[in-house]
Amino acid sequence: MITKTVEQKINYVIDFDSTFTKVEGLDELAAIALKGHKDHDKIVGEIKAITDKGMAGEIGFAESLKARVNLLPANREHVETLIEFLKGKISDSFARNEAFIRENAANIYIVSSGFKDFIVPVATGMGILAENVFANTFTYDTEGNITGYDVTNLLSQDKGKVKLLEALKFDGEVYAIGDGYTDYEMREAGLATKFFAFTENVERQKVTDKADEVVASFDEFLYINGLTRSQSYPKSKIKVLLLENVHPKAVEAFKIEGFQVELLKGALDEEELIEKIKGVSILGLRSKTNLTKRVLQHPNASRLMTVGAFCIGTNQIDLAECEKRGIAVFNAPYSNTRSVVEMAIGEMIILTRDILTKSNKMHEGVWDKSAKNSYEIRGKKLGLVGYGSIGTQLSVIAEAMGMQVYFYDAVDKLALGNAKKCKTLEELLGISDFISMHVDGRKTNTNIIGEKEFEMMKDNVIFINLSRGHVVDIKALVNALKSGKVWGAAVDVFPYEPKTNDEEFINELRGLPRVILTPHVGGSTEEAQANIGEFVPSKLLQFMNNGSTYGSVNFPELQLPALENAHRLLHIHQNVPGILAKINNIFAKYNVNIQGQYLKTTTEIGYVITDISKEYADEIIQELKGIDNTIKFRMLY
Ligand SMILES: NC(=O)C1=CN([C@@H]2O[C@H](COP(=O)(O)OP(=O)(O)OC[C@H]3O[C@@H](n4cnc5c(N)ncnc54)[C@H](O)[C@@H]3O)[C@@H](O)[C@H]2O)C=CC1
Ligand SMILES: O=C(O)C(=O)COP(=O)(O)O
Repeated sequence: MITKTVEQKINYVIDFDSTFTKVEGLDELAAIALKGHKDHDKIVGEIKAITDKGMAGEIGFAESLKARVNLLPANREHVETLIEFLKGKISDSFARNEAFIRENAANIYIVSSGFKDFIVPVATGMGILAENVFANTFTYDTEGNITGYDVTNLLSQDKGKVKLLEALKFDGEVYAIGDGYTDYEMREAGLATKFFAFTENVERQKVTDKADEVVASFDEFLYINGLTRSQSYPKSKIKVLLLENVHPKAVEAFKIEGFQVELLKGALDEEELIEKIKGVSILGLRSKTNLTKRVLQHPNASRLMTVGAFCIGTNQIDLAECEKRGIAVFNAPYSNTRSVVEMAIGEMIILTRDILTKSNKMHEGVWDKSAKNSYEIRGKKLGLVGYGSIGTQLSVIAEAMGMQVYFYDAVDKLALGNAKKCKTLEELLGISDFISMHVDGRKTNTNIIGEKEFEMMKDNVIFINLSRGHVVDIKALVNALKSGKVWGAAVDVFPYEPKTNDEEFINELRGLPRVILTPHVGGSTEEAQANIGEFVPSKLLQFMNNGSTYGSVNFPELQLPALENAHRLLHIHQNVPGILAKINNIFAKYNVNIQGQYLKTTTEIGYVITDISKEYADEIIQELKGIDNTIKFRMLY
């Protein structure tokens, strides 16, 4: 139903370099021809600089072309290599819309100041007709070396594209799409009806300033013009904001799909987040950015559809408010479990062998060989507060190292191996030589370990907190360390943590002996971060592309089949009686053929997905959106 019936013929005039393909063909040819050449970098740099000047309109095209080809020691073999290279460099959004190109091939033209020698094989591979490619051609000597180009070709001249279009005399409208000033010149001369500045690969202000529309992808061009396309809504218009330096794999995953991605190194405070969340549909954060009710209620957050916690803990996110607003939240529940466990084991050994003290002394030149204050972990009692993913994995590994494991969990958990369940926290605290915190960060866990709890512990206990900072009363820990109740401690998480690596860490634990302080790095290993960088985007993309909510921490979970030959309508509503009936009444009223329907609810919201045949009346969408208690509605195909 999105397909526009084109009353007047539209001719699509598409630029090749940095538009149809991601790169500049001539620059790449230079790089290929100069591979291994002693002046490689210098010549490539010179050619690139000339290309940029030309594209920005700073020097005339003819001058730029002549200078570049003169610098080029290329031959036919290099051109063949270039063709293969360029076939892999088709701009993602053109590659996604090959079907549109093939269906409309009669009206699609490549008009380029590049060379047919490499453009024709690449463009025809995507369905463009060879006779619709307008570009220059190289001249070669008998040995196949490029000697120059056809100087009579209009496209080798200044304003070449304008001259060519004048000569072609297109019938109907002409939509020009390109990244360069010469593409705009066709519009300036009145030969193109509209100029679309294409910014998927490069963005030049001098060009975008002149454009009728700026399009970040070919999908966006097709969307604006109501044409058949691969994405129901162009992803280049959807903003992804990734915070706290999530792994580059995550950035890549969103970029490949064509989203507009912004990555920030640090966390944001509430005010900063309110500012940055404007227009954002997908938000990625880690443990330090609080997504509060205030942020979510702000009009700037109105486009937010889904949130990824690139970590395990989700206490920093107001999950209930997200749910109420139809925002699905995902996390990576297991990807850094092992990293935390390994760190806890390492820290227990470091502390019980008093390695910190010994190492510090050695750095001061003191050789103090002695077994005093140095113990094995074997046979000692490890008390785990929280017996979830991390607690249980630590339980198994600690036991394998000969420890006796005790645990206390707020809910009834089955013991693994020979671990022993404690009925109360007090029981666990009184029995353990080592206490390691592995509860989640829910608010009610604030200060669950304070003065009273430290008092209940054995003397000389070793205390570890790798869970959340607010779980332990820091003052009480400091006192317990100073009094000798706690022999040593390892703390990775703090009630307040610096937002970026540039901020000073201020905490009363600083400077105390036998205290390992780490900057919340329990889950920060290369392995864990890479896993998270793949896992969380895969969840967010499944939700965006298909509607699946499997693994969501706040949403009705639905694992949906792939969409086949149908349109998928996703309706999120407050869970009040009768919504499904209202949805289906609308389908019945318009005689819509339902291909599949899925419903799941929580006490708060309902999520109905309906796959329908592609032919239906536009009014249906408005009516579905208009149902009382609708929170969010979207459509996929
Ligand atoms: N330092 C770091 O870099 C990392 C820290 N973490 C933190 O570790 C926490 C635990 O992770 P997982 O084991 O994967 O979570 P989980 O949800 O599998 O386990 C948490 C367990 O704690 C229990 N619990 C909650 N409150 C309790 C209380 N007051 N008393 C006793 N038990 C209680 C729960 O019932 C649950 O069994 C995360 O929520 C996160 O805050 C997680 C990964 C890395
Ligand atoms: O996974 C968690 O919950 C963590 O605490 C790790 O947080 P981070 O991603 O290092 O900010």
